[in-house]
Amino acid sequence: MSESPRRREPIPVTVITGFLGAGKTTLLNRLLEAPEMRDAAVIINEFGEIGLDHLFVSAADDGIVELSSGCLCCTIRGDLVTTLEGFLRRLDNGRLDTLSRLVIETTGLADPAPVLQTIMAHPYLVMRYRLDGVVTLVDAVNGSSTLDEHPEAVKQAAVADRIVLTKTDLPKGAARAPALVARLHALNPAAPVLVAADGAAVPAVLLGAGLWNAATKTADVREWLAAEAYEAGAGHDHHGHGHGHHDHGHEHDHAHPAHDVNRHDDRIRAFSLSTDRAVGAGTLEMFLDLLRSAHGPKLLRVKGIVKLSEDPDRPVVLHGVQDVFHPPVRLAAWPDEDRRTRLVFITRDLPEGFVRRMFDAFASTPATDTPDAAALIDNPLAITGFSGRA
Ligand SMILES: Nc1nc2c(ncn2[C@@H]2O[C@H](COP(=O)(O)OP(=O)(O)OP(=O)(O)O)[C@@H](O)[C@H]2O)c(=O)[nH]1
Repeated sequence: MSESPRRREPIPVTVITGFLGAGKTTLLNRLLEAPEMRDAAVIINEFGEIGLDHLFVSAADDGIVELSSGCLCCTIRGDLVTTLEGFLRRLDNGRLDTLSRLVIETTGLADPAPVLQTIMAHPYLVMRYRLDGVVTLVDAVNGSSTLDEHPEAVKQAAVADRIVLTKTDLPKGAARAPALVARLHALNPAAPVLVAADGAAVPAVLLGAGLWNAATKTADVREWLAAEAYEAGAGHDHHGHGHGHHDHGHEHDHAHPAHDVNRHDDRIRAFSLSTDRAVGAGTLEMFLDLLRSAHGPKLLRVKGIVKLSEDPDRPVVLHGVQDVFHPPVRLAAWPDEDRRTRLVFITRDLPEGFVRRMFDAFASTPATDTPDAAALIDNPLAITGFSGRA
């Protein structure tokens, strides 16, 4: 089935990540058998010693690309762009009939952010590909100690759209799973935790995590944003603001009695902000610019739907990974009756209160001790805690 070379739908991209040995290749092998993966391509940044040869065989002829040197996230990032462009070229010149989907498996140590940014920040790739979701695998046997020891693993779990828990079929995994699930939920309240051994990690759930529902061709904002999950939080909602995870200290010990304070986890915050008020497009841009330029690396993931005062009936969808934001997408209408601006943040080393104060100032929500938006713009250093470029 070949597509028309014009008016192609953007190709959904799923990024599979997870710590070393978490089960990425095993899952990928299973996924490749699914009908949803027909005409899909897989990019693996390195071939492990374990038998990937049959992957080669079971996938479409030239669907698998090995990026051979080092880590996809850093050393060969240029190659990822080249590979993604190469697929488009082959599609456009008819050497490749169809590319229904792309799955990128990162190495265990990789930070998924640069992979997401490669697509979001590229003026052409962002038109032809769309990020569908980040799937993070966590091994139930070693997951907890991996999270304790490796901040990258915490980050992988925090930015996931879906978390897959592997190795619960092993006795140790089964025993450790409940505490681990609680911890993952605290880190990332919006991502469903799917237990691989239960057969829950199926393509229908793993793929299709993005904003666009391919079947209905509409924006599935509610599910994508999952703002309610942040509002419900992980049981730490003391201020009624929707905290996924905040205060240091005692509460954590209940969930993770076997651990010391989970320092890496404590650096992560997941929270949502919302307002009924419309904001001006310029104000929104300034808010994001300010946040991004001063704190970009701390914004692990930002998603949102925003009511603009210029055109309140057509909301804008935002999606950012660190300092890189997808070009805002304007929806033709609000997807449902909830017409509030809603933003969800997953941050590292950036307190919720700071973002909230800044947001409130820009949204002109009355708040004590907060300069108004004009004052912030005139003098960004006026914001308490702001550590911008001098
Ligand atoms: N018992 C059990 N073993 C699993 C499961 N998932 C993966 N494994 C095993 O764990 C080992 C590592 O799995 P891989 O799929 O290679 O993990 P990976 O994340 O691709 O590993 P790296 O490429 O090294 O990062 C293999 O021996 C798998 O057979 C699971 O759910 N249960």
